[in-house]
Amino acid sequence: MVSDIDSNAPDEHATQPAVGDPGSAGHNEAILEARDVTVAFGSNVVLDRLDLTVYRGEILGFVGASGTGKSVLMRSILRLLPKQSGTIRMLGQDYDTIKEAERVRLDMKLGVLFQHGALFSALTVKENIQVPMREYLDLPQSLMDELAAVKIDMVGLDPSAGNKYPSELSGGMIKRAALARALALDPDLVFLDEPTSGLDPIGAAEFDELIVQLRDTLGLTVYMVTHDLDSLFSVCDRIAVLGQKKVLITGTITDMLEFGDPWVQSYFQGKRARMIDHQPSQRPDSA
Ligand SMILES: Nc1ncnc2c1ncn2[C@@H]1O[C@H](COP(=O)(O)OP(=O)(O)OP(=O)(O)O)[C@@H](O)[C@H]1O
Repeated sequence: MVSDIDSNAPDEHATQPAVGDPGSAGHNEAILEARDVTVAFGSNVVLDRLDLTVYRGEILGFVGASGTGKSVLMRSILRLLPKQSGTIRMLGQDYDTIKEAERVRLDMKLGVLFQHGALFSALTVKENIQVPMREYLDLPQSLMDELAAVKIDMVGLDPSAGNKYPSELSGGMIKRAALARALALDPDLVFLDEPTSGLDPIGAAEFDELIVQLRDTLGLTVYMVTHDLDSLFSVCDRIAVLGQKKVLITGTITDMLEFGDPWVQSYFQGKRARMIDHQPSQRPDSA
């Protein structure tokens, strides 16, 4: 049966932790809670009373067929698109009801990597990373330079990349630079929109490793929209599937493999998926 409820939500009616519940690994603080979220463009209802919970410290992979509304949901969560109804709480706060100063503080806890990097082409990598610092902080240039150098190192770029313009970078370097900018303000929660798209398999695997490493060292929570089966199988603690305008299921790869929905079955058990080792990652802190 298709469930439109986030099976891992900390539901007051639930008595048993669901399979794949990160709570069982200690990550039981909801960092993002979407409840009854509806988003429509005129008569085109894209998301209909959707529920989703993301827990602190997890890497959540978000999948769904093309056009189901993955980007719409991410943009609604980030307040780039209005929702018709429902609530979205992040770090325990509801953007719709908090005061402006708290809203700014909350914004600073979020980092975003858009699909194509979305770096400012007229700025160097270092200057791109400093954009959020300039927007939200009042720091001397020397300190911003030091911080940008730290972020560049953190994402595995050579220090020389700092003075390069986006047009001088490879696709993989652009993704890393964009990730460095997303990390500029030391966020708690980062949103990655198809971070490995356009990368060759080696570059994609390296980027996946970087995401896990950053989660492990910085305690980040990662919300990752992806079509990349390798990423889903190797780095995601849980996966959420969008379909029929709702989250159909959230859970581990094992949960996906056992779920009866035809699209989920063909996605996770199709020819391409079968070429990947079906064993979920065995990191000690994965859910
Ligand atoms: N600004 C907009 N105005 C009107 N309709 C929109 C707008 N943005 C998205 N849509 C519609 O919302 C639906 C979902 O689009 P969305 O881009 O979220 O899909 P997606 O799941 O991210 O797809 P993909 O995997 O192909 O990127 C589509 O029908 C799209 O046409």
